[in-house]
Amino acid sequence: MATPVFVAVDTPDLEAATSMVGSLQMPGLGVKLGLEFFCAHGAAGVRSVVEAAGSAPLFLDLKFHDIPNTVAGAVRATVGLGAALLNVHAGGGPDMMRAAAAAAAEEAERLGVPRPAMLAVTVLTSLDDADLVAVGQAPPVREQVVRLAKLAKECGMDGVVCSAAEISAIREASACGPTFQLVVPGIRPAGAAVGDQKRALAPAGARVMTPAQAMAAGATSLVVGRPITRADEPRVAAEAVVAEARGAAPPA
Ligand SMILES: O=C(O)c1cc(=O)[nH]c(=O)n1[C@@H]1O[C@H](COP(=O)(O)O)[C@@H](O)[C@H]1O
Repeated sequence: MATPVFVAVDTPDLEAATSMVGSLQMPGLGVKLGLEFFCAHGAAGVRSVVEAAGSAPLFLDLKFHDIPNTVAGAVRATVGLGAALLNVHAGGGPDMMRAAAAAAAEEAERLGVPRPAMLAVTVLTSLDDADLVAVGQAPPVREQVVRLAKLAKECGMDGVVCSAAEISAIREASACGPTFQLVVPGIRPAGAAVGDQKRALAPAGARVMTPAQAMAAGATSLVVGRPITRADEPRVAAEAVVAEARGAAPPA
C-alpha cells in the first residue's frame, strides 16, 4: 500500500533533520529529502537520515533535469541510497525520462535492491498560468500537467508530481491508468500559511488544497513540509495530517 504522506525535511542542518525524522516515526509517514538537504550533506547525509528514520520510506527529491546520459548516471548513482521514490523533471523530455527509467531498473537489478518508483515533476506547484506564459509554455497549467503526465506514462515513469488541482484531470485521462502514482505537494491543512505555493488562480481551481481534499480527489501520496516541520508540535501536526489523509482516501 502506498505511503499516504511524506514529510518534506527541507533544512541544511543534519542534526535538525535526523532528530526531526527520529521523532516523527509513525505508520503512514515517509520522509522526503530534497535539494536543500542534499546540497549540504550529499549521500552520507541521506544515509544518516535513512538510519534515523527507521522503517519510514524515503522519497529522494532531486528533480534531475539534464541530458539523458547525465540523468541516467545520476539515477544510477542514487539508486543505492535506498529511496522508494526518485524524481526527474518531465520537461527534460521523452528520451531523458526513458533513460532515467531504464537506469533505475538496471541499477536496482545490478545491486539486488528494490527498484525505486520513478516520478516525473510536471508543473511546479509554485507556478501558475502567468508563469507558464513567462517561460514560453502554453497555459492553462492543467492542460500542460495532463500532457506531461501522459508523456511520463509513455516513457516508463511510475507516476508524476502534480498539484491537487490536476488530480482529477489526470485520473480522467485514461492513458495514465488507475495505478499511476500521483504525488501531491502544495498541501495545507485548513488554516495553515500558504507560503510560496500558488493558491492560484487558474480558473480550474486552486493549486493548494487540504490533505482531505487531495486524497478524495485521487492522490496516491501527499508531500507536506512546513505545516509539519514548522508546527509548534511537529509530531502532533504529522499525526493530524496522516489521519486526515487516511480518512479521506477513496477505497482502493
Ligand atoms: O517534487 C516535489 O516534492 C515538489 C514539487 C512541486 O511541484 N512543488 C513542491 O512544493 N515540491 C516539494 O514539496 C515540498 C513542499 O513543502 P511545503 O510547501 O513546505 O509543504 C518542498 O520540499 C518542495 O520542494
